[in-house]
Amino acid sequence: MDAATGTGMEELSWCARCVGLAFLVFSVCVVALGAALFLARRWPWCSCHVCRSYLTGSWARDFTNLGDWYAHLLRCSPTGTVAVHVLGCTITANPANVEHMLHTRFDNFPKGKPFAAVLGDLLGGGIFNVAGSHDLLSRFMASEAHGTAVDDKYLRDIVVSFLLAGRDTVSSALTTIFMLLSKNPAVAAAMRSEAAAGEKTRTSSKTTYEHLKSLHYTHAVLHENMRLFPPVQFDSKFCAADDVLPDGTYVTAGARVMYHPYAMGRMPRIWGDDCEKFRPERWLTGPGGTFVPESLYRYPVFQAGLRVCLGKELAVMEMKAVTVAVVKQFDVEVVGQKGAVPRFAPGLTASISGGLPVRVRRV
Ligand code: HEM
Repeated sequence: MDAATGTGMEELSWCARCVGLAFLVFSVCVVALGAALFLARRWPWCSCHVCRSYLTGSWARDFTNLGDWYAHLLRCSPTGTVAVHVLGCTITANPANVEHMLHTRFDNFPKGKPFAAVLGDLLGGGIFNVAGSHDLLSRFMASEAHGTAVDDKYLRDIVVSFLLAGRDTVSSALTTIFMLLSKNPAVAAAMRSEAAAGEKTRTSSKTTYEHLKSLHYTHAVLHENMRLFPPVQFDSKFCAADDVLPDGTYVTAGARVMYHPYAMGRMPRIWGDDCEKFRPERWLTGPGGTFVPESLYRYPVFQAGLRVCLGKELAVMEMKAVTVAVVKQFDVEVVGQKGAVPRFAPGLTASISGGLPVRVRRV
């Protein structure tokens, strides 16, 4: 073998080795991809029925929205708490757990970074997406105390936050209330009588704050509506350090814990066996049939504890004024989207999918 031929052979075997190696790497990648796809189809990290149902979407065969499915799971759970492992999320409808998160161990359940990351562009440093002492109200109070000016971004955050806090929530509740009144004309008639009875004793025809406050039945109707259709269906917090909830559920640091007002309004163990029924009288258990509020940990429609909704009373008064004004003069009948049953749709604030077409008739 001469020197020239020897070099050629060496070059050939080097090339062959490179091609062989490339083929090997390619084959390993194909096998790895195949294995990953195979494993992905089998979800080996969690094969529990909840995770499977969530990932395959099979829950949608029996339920029209995710909230109804969660409500079903929570009703079946002895503790009123379930885990969706693939989401790293614990969902609870247990009032003791809600009190633990929103009051007893409030500092251990902040809003958390994941929520702020998702909604940061929309809400900025507004009320819904920040925790602890950096929230909008704390900053506002600090700026007042120190006499410091507020900038444009800060004002934008206030406007967006209040629009979201006070507009979409109230309009969501007003939509569902007319949906329920349409199905329950006797309730609308009782509201009408209550408003008329109050008017007889008044000298002015103007609706006053005192008059609205005296409408216990209407107050009950509004609360019963939000029990079944809470404008904020669920609320998430992120656990800061490992914790054990009062029902014994262990939550690790970083885990998402969600309390679910929509499901809580549908728990027989909280509201009794007729929990699915729209029955305003359940709130009228005070002397002479007056309204009695429920603990906010059992009815966290406005959240509860240290960060309870600041617009709660205003929202109820606003809704009362609108509902009474409409009901006194009109019958509102839901006609639906081409005759279809209205579908309650989850979201940051709930709505009726596609809107709620109605026919309005003067009474
Ligand atoms: C039916 C109507 C309403 C419902 C169901 C509702 C519900 C809620 C909920 C669930 C929260 C807690 C959000 C969270 O931290 O995750 C909240 C907070 C808040 N809401 Fe409302 N809300 C309503 C109306 C209003 C109105 C009309 C206003 C004022 C115009 C308002 C002002 C606020 C404010 C300022 C907070 C933040 C409180 C804090 O973080 O300290 N809300 N609301």
